Amino acid sequence: MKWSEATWQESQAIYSAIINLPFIQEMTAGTLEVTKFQFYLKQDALYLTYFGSVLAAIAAKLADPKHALAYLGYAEQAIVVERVLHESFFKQYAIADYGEMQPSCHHYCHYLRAVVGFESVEVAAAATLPCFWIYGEVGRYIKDRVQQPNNPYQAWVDTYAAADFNTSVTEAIAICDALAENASEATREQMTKAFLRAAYFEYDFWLAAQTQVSWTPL
Ligand SMILES: Cc1ncc(CN)c(N)n1
Repeated sequence: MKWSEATWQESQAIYSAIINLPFIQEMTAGTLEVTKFQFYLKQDALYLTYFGSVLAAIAAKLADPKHALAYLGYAEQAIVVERVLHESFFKQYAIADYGEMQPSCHHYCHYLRAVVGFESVEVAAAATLPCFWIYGEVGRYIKDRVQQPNNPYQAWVDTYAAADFNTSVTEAIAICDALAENASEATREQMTKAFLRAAYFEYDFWLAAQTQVSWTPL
């Protein structure tokens, strides 16, 4: 079995917890409160900047130039393409600024930075894979279930259910499998741990938006 298949199986409890979050269910129904989506968007715009720089740092460390080019493309996609979408949502939802990075986003971004700074490139690539794979799956999950013709979140859903996003997902999975194939058993285990940790952070990111978890003023 490929590393990605075994790891995806291990992540199923986290994936179903994500799908069952009220945030995802209400987005699917089109009933998600706007304030929760606004909180999510602001945090996500901040996240994407960090995510883009982590992807560029991975590209710099990858030995195979084809893999490096792919990660440079994902970095561009995160910073340019996704942020353009966010900025159009910012207008639609009357968001003036990004605001402060709140605990869940902070934890996730700094975890990714620590992994890319201090772990092997294989582990760093595995840590960024849930950002692709889970979003692709969630996008498809919601798209298949949207019933309301004018779901206010349709543009968001369309981004992550889109064919080009899914091409990146498939390609990133294949690169991680190629890295895993040439890695030691110990590195493969670290890759799996990193994937599962980042998958948990994906869960926590939506949970935090749902409950709008912010720094406690002291
Ligand atoms: C938190 C998060 N994770 C992943 C993605 C998809 N790149 C995103 N926009 N935001």
